[in-house]
Amino acid sequence: MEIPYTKMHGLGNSYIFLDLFHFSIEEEMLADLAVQAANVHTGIGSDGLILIHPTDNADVGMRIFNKDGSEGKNCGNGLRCVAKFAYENNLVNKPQFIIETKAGNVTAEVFHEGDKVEEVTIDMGVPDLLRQEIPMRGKDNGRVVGESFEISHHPLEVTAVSMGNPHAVFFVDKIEEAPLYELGPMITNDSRFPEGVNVEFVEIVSEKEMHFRVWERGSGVTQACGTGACAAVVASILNGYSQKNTETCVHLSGGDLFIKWAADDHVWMRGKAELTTQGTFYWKRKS
Ligand SMILES: N[C@H](CCC[C@H](N)C(=O)O)C(=O)O
Repeated sequence: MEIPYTKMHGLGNSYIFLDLFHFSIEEEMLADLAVQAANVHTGIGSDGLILIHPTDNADVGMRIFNKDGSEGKNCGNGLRCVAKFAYENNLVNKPQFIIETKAGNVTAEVFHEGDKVEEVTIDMGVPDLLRQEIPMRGKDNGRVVGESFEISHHPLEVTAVSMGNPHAVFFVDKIEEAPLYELGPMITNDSRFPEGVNVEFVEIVSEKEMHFRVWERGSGVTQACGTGACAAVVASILNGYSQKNTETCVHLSGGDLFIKWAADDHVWMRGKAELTTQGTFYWKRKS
C-alpha cells in the first residue's frame, strides 16, 4: 500500500504525519502502520505516527501513535508540527486556530516568515493534578508533589502531572547523572501508573531555566517531549523551584522550549516545528 507522508519534528521529536484531509486509511491499520513507519531500519524512522484529520469539533484534529503502536492522547511537539502543516497547506486560513486532541481542544498560533511557519505557540490548557486524574494509584486523592517513590532500591521523590497524558517528574542534581536508561523503562511500566507514564528527569538551573531528559511512554528516550516540558515546569512551580506567570526555558536534548504556567492556570508552550521530508511509504500490511 502506498502511503503519502510528511516527516516533521519538534526539537528532534519526530513523527510521520498523514494528511487525512486528502487520504484515507482504515482504523485497524493504524497501530501496525505506526510501528512499521517508525522503524529506522525497515521503515522511515520516527518516534511515532500522527494523523492530521478533519473534525467537526475544531479547525483540524490530531491523533498520535507512539513507536510501539499505542495511541497517546496528546503530543506537544506534534501539535506544533500539525499547526505548521495546517497553515502551510491551507487546511486553515488564519494564523490562530483550534486543534482537537484526544485530551480536548487546544489553541495554536503560528508565527510565519513569508509562507513558512518558523515558530508556534500552543495554549495547552489546564493541567490535571489530582491523583486519580493522572492516573496514579495511592492512598489519597490529592496532588502528588514530591511523594516518596522507591524503585529498584532508588529512594526517589515524584511529582505527577497530566497534560492530558500522564507524566512522572523527578528532580536531580545533575541531569547527566539522571538514571534515564536504568529507571525510565521501569517507571514507565510501574504498576502505580495504571495507564503507564511518561518519565522526566529535571535539573533546575534557576527559577527560569532547567535541563530536561525524558523516557516517553510507548517510544522510549526521545530528543524532546512537549507535554513533558509543560509537566516539568508545572512540577517545578508546585515544588517551589519556579514561579507562575513566568516563561521558563526548558533545555531538552533536541533544543529549547519556552513554557509558562499562567495565572489563569493555562500552560503555554512556545517552540519550533520543522519539516524533514515528504514521500511515499510502501507499506506491507501484516496479513
Ligand atoms: N508518549 C506520549 C505521547 C507523545 C508525547 C510527546 N512526544 C510530546 O511531545 O508531548 C504518551 O504516550 O503520552
